[in-house]
Amino acid sequence: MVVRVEDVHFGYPGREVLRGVELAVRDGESVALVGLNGCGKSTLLRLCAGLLRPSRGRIRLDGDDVARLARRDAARKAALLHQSASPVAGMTVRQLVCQGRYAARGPLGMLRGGDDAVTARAMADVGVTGWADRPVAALSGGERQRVRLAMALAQDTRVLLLDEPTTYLDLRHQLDVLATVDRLRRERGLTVLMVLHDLGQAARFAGRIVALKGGVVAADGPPREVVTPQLLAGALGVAGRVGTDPEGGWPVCYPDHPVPITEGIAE
Ligand SMILES: Nc1ncnc2c1ncn2[C@@H]1O[C@H](COP(=O)(O)OP(=O)(O)OP(=O)(O)O)[C@@H](O)[C@H]1O
Repeated sequence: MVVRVEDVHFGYPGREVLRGVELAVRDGESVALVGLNGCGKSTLLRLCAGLLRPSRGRIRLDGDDVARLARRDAARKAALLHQSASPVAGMTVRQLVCQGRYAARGPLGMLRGGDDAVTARAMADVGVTGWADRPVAALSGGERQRVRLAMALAQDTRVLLLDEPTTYLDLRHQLDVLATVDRLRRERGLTVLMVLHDLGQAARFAGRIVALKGGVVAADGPPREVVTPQLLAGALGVAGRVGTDPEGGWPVCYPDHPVPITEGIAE
């Protein structure tokens, strides 16, 4: 297992969020994390990246307890694409993507010989090479999102933790980014844990879907088994139908209307 989440509990002051999450992501796997706003998906990714520490339980990255790793060592194992990031005044695209090399730098923070090549490859991976000298502040929201993905890829880690990687992207670029991540996973043996709100895209691009609800994992399995009207209603609060893509074979969702959230997925 590359990522192993063992009985993880976590809360912010006055707000318990995770209450015993169990999750194991195998080497080379792609897992989509789904659930309602505020159910703790981003919190779980931040815990996996070592930016937060569980109040109980443990998260292992490659066998190491991430809470015991120095920030830089954790960043060498897993790259996190945050949901939002503060604007970076005055930086060009190349300079921002190069920030992804931070963890790989030497003790004095000096860039090494291969850093330029890794940065260039990451920009090429998401098709932003042509913007290398543009100021990040002058990019649109969707353009900036792709640059931030390049920055995460520039960390050159085996594990990618992607928090809503398709935010701000038009449909064409949503598909492009998800297909690119999947291609890189296969070609480079990456392990991907990503938060997605579109269950249809999760069903198509992830090998496994994990639904969080009430602070625990409420469903976990291959899309064809997990994506059901019961999951839509129970974990996402939406009544709808589920069909099958006639060519791809993956589940397709037809959400209809919001419904009150029930206690158990199967209810
Ligand atoms: N820094 C913080 N301080 C206090 N509460 C927080 C903080 N960050 C998140 N929360 C709360 O913790 C809960 C879980 O937040 P989290 O961002 O993990 O949810 P999420 O499932 O990723 O939601 P979304 O789908 O809206 O992105 C939410 O109720 C949120 O308001």
